[in-house]
Amino acid sequence: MEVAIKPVHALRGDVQVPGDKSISHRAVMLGALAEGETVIDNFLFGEDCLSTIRVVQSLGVNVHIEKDRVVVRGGGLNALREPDDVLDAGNSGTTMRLMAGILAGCPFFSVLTGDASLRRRPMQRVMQPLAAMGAGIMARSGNSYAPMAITGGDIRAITYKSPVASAQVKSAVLLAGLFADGPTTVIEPARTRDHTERLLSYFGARVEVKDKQISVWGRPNLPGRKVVVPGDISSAVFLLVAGAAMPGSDLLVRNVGINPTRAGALNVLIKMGAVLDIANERLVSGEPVADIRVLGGRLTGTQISGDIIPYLIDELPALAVAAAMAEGETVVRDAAELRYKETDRITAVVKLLGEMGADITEREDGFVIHGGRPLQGAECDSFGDHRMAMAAAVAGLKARGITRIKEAECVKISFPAFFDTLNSISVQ
Ligand SMILES: O=C(O)C1=C[C@@H](OP(=O)(O)O)[C@@H](O)[C@H](O)C1
Ligand SMILES: C=C(OP(=O)(O)O)C(=O)O
Repeated sequence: MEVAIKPVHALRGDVQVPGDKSISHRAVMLGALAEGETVIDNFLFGEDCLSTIRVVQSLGVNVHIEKDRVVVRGGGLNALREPDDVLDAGNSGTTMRLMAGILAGCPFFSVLTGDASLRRRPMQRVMQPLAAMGAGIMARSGNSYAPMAITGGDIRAITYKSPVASAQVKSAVLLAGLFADGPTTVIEPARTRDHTERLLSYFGARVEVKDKQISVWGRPNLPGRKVVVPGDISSAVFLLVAGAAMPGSDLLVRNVGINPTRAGALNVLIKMGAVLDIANERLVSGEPVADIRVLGGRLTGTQISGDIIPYLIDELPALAVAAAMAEGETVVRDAAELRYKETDRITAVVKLLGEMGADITEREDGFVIHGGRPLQGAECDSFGDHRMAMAAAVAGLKARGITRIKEAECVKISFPAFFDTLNSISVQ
């Protein structure tokens, strides 16, 4: 599907974004490992989280959708059963890597695969620690890429010093650790999103966090719980960038998760001069949530590098668009991980904004943008990547002429109503 974006003057309104993708995945997975009923409200009905539901169902867990909520009836850690077919994680790295951790703890054979994009993403990073814990785990192309075959069970607790700042790696090891005796510890090179730790505690597991060192104790009793998922900041950021860069905008995005390990983009936007008001802060199912109002204005360039990168990794395509609309230079460094997402997001961002007339240069671990050049509408490739499609749309709102986005249906991965939401707040 091709979508055409026309320039708009401003964005105004009062909206909500769908539930957080990272937390929706984890709520289903922990619900499956808990005993009894877990009810998940504000679940993200995006393709990635639906993949997680299907995988968990294939393992014999009762999961169903009741109106707008998901109900999981778990039978505890030992209740998962050998699937009679290959498990399909679709486009979702989180599904594949976190489920690999769970399957490493289960005494049966399973195979995880995914779409062409996911089959190009590195799996060694989870296979190595899971093998060290005792799982039999093999994959295509010298243990690099899915399909990945796992024979689990008999897992031992380890202390794992992760070479990569990845919440998916950390989570895979911690989830496998649930099946071991004693504490399993992950030491991260830089802190990453902590939803797994928070949700494990919320379900009643013993978790200890000391700076970059996270431990979980195995064989917990986890009773089913009610989980209310906050709105996804990674979806909200596209609206916030567009609002911040367009004078005259006044947009309220309600119920957004502002967990500090996810909210790096808010800090960066504020540093760029965005007028953001973060109000009504509260804790929902162990996660901080707020309503965010943005007023349109002028942005200036900034530096984005170092330990903040994992706190905004998925927001970098949106922030690149903000940088193209800002005055002055923006430098993004230490973000080579972007190359291992649904597509190589460094090359993709440089191509997208370059074709729209921005002054952008590719670097090994990021890019440099000299902002302020007028953007022109173009024929844009989404590369089948939901975040690239939404970045193109936001750039198109402030470009001259029409922006056409190819394969724009991929927004259904994380924000199925993205284009409708954008239409509802656009002031022509
Ligand atoms: O744990 C998670 O839910 C995620 C972790 C990040 O990936 P990495 O762990 O590969 O950095 C992020 O990019 C992805 O969208 C979701
Ligand atoms: C990288 C992403 O997700 P995943 O790794 O789960 O495919 C994303 O949503 O931007």
